[in-house]
Amino acid sequence: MISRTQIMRLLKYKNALRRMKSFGFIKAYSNNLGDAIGITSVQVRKDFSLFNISGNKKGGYNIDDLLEQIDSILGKQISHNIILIGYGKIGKALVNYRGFESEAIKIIAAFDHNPEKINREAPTPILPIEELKDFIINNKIEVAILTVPDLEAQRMFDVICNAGIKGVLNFAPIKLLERPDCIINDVNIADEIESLFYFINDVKEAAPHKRHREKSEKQQ
Ligand SMILES: NC(=O)c1ccc[n+]([C@@H]2O[C@H](COP(=O)([O-])OP(=O)(O)OC[C@H]3O[C@@H](n4cnc5c(N)ncnc54)[C@H](O)[C@@H]3O)[C@@H](O)[C@H]2O)c1
Repeated sequence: MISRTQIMRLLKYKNALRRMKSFGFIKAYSNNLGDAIGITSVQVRKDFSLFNISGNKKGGYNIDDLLEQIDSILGKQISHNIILIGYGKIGKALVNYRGFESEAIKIIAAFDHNPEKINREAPTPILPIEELKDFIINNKIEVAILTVPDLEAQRMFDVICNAGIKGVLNFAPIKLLERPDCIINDVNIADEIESLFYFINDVKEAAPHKRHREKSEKQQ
């Protein structure tokens, strides 16, 4: 059974490989891939073997080949249609973001309870919330982004899960009550920023020791 952590690592490899490619690299090695995402080369090779990712360990892996193999594992050859609930500031930014398309992710409709926001003619139609349940069922939608205010989030979460949604990317700053039929991924930009400050301080504190260690290693 593949764990969520392993899948998350595949996504990290993919991002690192894309960065390497954009710098003009053609091949990647398990050690530089490991360095890029902060794990050991042994772990990289273990993951690749777990996912049956082939390549020449010694001569390096061809980046295009690796990306193709990772994409096929992540099922990216099929397009993922998703929906968004709450067409406010964040919702609008996500709906209008074109970058998802290269990931074969498509927000095919957004829903809002404010009649003034409804626009059936928009490239991504903004539909009334009353149509949400039938839309999920008729289009067999499995993943939704929730960008409603916190007070509405739990109610809307239950509505969409009852209609068949299996995974939710939740932007609302509340802990949704978990249920066995749906995976929740919380996005919290403030937490991410906090953690950056934490790690920056960690690096600052570690730096003098590191410098000291490097100096004594040179002297040996
Ligand atoms: N995760 C983060 O880091 C982060 C950052 C900023 C905001 N947020 C959260 O994201 C959410 C959206 O923020 P925003 O700034 O876009 O808010 P917003 O007020 O601009 O938009 C909310 C939208 O949801 C709609 N809405 C409200 N109740 C609804 C319902 N029951 N069904 C359908 N639509 C409904 C409103 O009409 C509005 O269009 C909030 O919960 C906010 O706290 C999260």
